[in-house]
Amino acid sequence: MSCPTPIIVALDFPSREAALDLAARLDPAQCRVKVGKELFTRCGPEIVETLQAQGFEVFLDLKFHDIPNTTAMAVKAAAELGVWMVNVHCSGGLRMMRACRETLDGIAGRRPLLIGVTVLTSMEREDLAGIGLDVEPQQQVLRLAALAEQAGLDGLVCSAQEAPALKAAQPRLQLVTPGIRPAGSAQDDQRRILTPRQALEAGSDYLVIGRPISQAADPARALAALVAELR
Ligand SMILES: O=C(O)c1cc(=O)[nH]c(=O)n1[C@@H]1O[C@H](COP(=O)(O)O)[C@@H](O)[C@H]1O
Repeated sequence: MSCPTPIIVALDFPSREAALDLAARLDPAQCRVKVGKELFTRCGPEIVETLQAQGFEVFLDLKFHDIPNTTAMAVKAAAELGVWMVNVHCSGGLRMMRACRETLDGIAGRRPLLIGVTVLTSMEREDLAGIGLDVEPQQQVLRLAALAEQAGLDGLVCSAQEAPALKAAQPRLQLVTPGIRPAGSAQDDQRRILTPRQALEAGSDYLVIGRPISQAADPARALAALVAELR
């Protein structure tokens, strides 16, 4: 069964127990889950298999960024693990993204959605200047989006702040937006943020939400409140 809500809960935890404890409070009919670098590096593919056996669709967020062959083989491994979504950095370039797409096309059965990370939501203009990019984040996001479209990716990770411009420029691409903060919650290390409702209205297809749910006193309640707010 495919989850009908746009919410993807980030399971950013240092242990299997902590991740599964939160997952046990969540309902696969209300959200998907994201396994990222911390949890995967500690637990390996088994945590993905366990979550999938519990009925969750899993976004494997390892943000692959390497030469084309290495990245394509990593994406293939993710597909064989049965994940619903996998991502690579668009800044790995057109040939890298194309190699990933072509490799997935050669896989029998359901393939994961292939998503390109544009400019991290923790970055603002001065962070881009620090890595030699003298542009506004949105300009860089639009550049990378055009490459992702050319490579045949399914969508992008970006800030919901860029969603209106992206929906206009690249209407085929699905938008996966972290940096979501319900009104009144802590910004943490995020910089380019919107509330859940603003994000959907801006054109986000999926909302990645971590700490506002995982650090809530009652995560199940926080998720239910979000689902109700978005209805
Ligand atoms: O690819 C991602 O998921 C991602 C990309 C990005 O630009 N910004 C971003 O925050 N993320 C991830 O989204 C999640 C956001 O978590 P919270 O800030 O706790 O809601 C984290 O797991 C990040 O790794």
